[in-house]
Amino acid sequence: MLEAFSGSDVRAAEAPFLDAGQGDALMQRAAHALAGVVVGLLRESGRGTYGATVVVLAGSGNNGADALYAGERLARRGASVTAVILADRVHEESLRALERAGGTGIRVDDDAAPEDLAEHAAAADVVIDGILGIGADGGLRGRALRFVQAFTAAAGPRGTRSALVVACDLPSGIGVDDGRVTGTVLAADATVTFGAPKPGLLLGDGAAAAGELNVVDLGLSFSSRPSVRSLLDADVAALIRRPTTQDHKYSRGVLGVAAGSARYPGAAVLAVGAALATGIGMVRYLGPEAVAALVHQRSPEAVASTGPVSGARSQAWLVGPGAVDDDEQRQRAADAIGSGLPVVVDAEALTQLPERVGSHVILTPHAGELSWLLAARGLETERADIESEPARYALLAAEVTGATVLLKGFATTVAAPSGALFVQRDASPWLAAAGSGDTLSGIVGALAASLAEDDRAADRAGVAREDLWAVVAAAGALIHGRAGLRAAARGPVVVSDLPADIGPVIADLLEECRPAM
Ligand SMILES: NC(=O)C1=CN([C@@H]2O[C@H](COP(=O)(O)OP(=O)(O)OC[C@H]3O[C@@H](n4cnc5c(N)ncnc54)[C@H](O)[C@@H]3O)[C@@H](O)[C@H]2O)[C@@H](O)CC1
Ligand SMILES: [K+]
Repeated sequence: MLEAFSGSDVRAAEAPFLDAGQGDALMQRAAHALAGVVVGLLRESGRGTYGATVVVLAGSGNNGADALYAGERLARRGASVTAVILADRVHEESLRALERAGGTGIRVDDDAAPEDLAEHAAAADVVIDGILGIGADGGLRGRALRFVQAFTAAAGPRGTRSALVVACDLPSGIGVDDGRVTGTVLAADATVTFGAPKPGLLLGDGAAAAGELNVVDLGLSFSSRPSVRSLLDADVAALIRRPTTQDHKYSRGVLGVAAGSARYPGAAVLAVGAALATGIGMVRYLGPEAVAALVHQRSPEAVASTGPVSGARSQAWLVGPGAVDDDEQRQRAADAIGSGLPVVVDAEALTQLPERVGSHVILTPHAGELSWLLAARGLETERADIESEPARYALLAAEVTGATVLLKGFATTVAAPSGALFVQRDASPWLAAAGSGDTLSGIVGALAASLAEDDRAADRAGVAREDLWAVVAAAGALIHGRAGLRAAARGPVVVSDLPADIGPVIADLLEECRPAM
């Protein structure tokens, strides 16, 4: 699991080392790791370190010092290293170390025109961004801002430029703790972050600017809970409940699905198909006969009925997808939410939510639905506000409803009422299509049903019991995103084909977790 800690948490964790006079040792470990990543990238790109041109951008703080010491190490390996000093002050010792190793430092005055130096950087093999780290107060400004703008103009945007940009600790210009980019940012191809990821590397535009994330363990220990977490493959693999020889169809998990209506029958087909592909014992479908007939065409194993929730024994429920203008589906949604079982509440069923529920109720709104949900509780928010600060509003919604909230988007944000926050960025943009959310809710519903009676699930996931449903939702987002990536490899994603990609994704995940022979 990637666990991000705020800038102040990192400083607190670092304090005992500084008090013990080990600040320089930490810095050298950071520089060593940063240089190692640069060497690896140069090797991968077929360029090699010896003779490579490297430009170190250095600000006034320790972030600049890390970058300069990394530059020293690269110079000792035969790289031609130029440091561009973008502040009045610089960590002099690290600059001298670079110069002793054969590198050159160039100080940029506040009124200098940076174009020539920016062009030199654009032509380099690697640019190391040591302008701002966790001490950043606001975005890039002054000469650093002008330099980054001139560099971007000369080099072109990421993906087209020839110089690889490696961010030291974090890309300069992102909000350390919220990932917000209000001005200019130096988007990186890779980020080498020290001690722990910072929240801004997992959230919003900051995550997009970070490129490939490398986390360097400095042996820090944290007393606080992480601000944001992202599940990795192994976390999802550990969570998935594998069938044993003692299992039967009821013990593997039964998901009740009240989805679809005369107007939107397809949502039921998609949700049921995705749930079955995720691997459970049974799906009980509740809804109009005509919709059930369609569900059966695609998923003959689903057990269908037109009855109420009380007559359909299940371990979890999924309610809402496509269930519009249908009083019986509305009643089933309300009953499922009141059943005490884990329940995924999507789309139309969000209107059936009582004032307060528990974390076992997993809401899956998009930004528009979340805006409505908050407004219904007296909290007026524009959809655009939610889109620009998804973590903040998902947490707010979890707090006021008591539910687990999965906010859909390119990055999926999951908030637990305890304040725990998960972000998953596993999706393909090709997944932005009608019906995609129905498949996501089917996956989350199936995971919930298979884990509902599993007392060890939270331990396996490494979270507190109260946060289990948030992990389940985040795991669903990872599986859904991966299935989308698989599907997109064949061309534009057709959502009704997505269930066929879910099985192989789960097979891959479980393979990864299998002990080595
Ligand atoms: N905390 C840790 O455990 C470790 C931290 N290390 C490094 O130290 C960094 C933090 O160092 P610092 O605290 O010196 O912070 P920074 O290196 O981020 O720089 C802070 C300084 O930059 C200036 N500044 C702040 N905002 C600015 C802005 N918007 N525009 C221009 N200048 C601005 C201020 O003068 C401030 O003193 C980390 O990011 C990391 O790279 C590493 O050396 C290893 C260990
Ligand atoms: K930086």
